[in-house]
Amino acid sequence: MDYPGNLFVVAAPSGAGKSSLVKALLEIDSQLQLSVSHTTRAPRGQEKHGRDYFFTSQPEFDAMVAGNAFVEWAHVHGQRYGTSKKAIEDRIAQGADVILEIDYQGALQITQAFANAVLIFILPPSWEELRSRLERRGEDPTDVIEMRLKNASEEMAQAHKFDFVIINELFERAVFDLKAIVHAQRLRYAAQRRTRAATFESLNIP
Ligand SMILES: Nc1nc2c(ncn2[C@@H]2O[C@H](COP(=O)(O)OP(=O)(O)O)[C@@H](O)[C@H]2O)c(=O)[nH]1
Ligand SMILES: Nc1ncnc2c1ncn2[C@@H]1O[C@H](COP(=O)(O)OP(=O)(O)O)[C@@H](O)[C@H]1O
Repeated sequence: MDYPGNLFVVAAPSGAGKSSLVKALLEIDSQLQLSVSHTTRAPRGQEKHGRDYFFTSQPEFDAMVAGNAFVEWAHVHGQRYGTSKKAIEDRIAQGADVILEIDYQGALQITQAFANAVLIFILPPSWEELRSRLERRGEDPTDVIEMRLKNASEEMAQAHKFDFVIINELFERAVFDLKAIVHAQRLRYAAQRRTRAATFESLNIP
């Protein structure tokens, strides 16, 4: 299915900075809309239902899986997370650009459903910095931080499957890189659609 809007998928190990980067991008790009995921994990301190996540009970999540409500879902760090069809389809069908902040398993599932999706992987500058960002964020207990760091190597080993990799060392530089990717994709997609429309017209295809 070919939609007029673009789909951007951002994945990263926990603590690499993807939420902060996506938030900064959304503040400067009014064409971009965030897809709010469903999760079975508990909310953190400042998180709000419907803004950061739809916090969902296990039975509610099961019912959504059974009802085929998710474009993709995955087990991540011992919880389940999923992107509902509602979170993206209507919006890209209407021409909005949507950004997803999901794990690599979900990102790879998204490309099955949306071949034009642009996949971006965020890396931390070092292991030490990843650990210290998770500790400084201060949202997760030590055992959860250890599990997230343990899972990070498996996650980072998937980075080569993505269209772009950004190293989030200097924050402003990483925001700039992200902005450049979004801009380039918009230009590329607009050109593709014009070329296709011209081809259809010349062949008299309605
Ligand atoms: N597959 C999938 N992963 C998701 C979704 N939403 C969030 N995630 C990922 O789940 C992981 C944990 O997210 P979270 O608990 O918010 O921790 P954080 O990444 O440290 O902020 C991250 O890799 C997220 O990108 C989703 O809808 N689908
Ligand atoms: N470039 C950066 N330099 C220093 N700290 C950063 C940078 N990017 C993000 N952070 C901080 O690192 C922590 C983790 O960032 P966050 O966006 O929550 O990561 P993620 O969503 O990938 O788990 C936060 O405290 C955030 O303020």
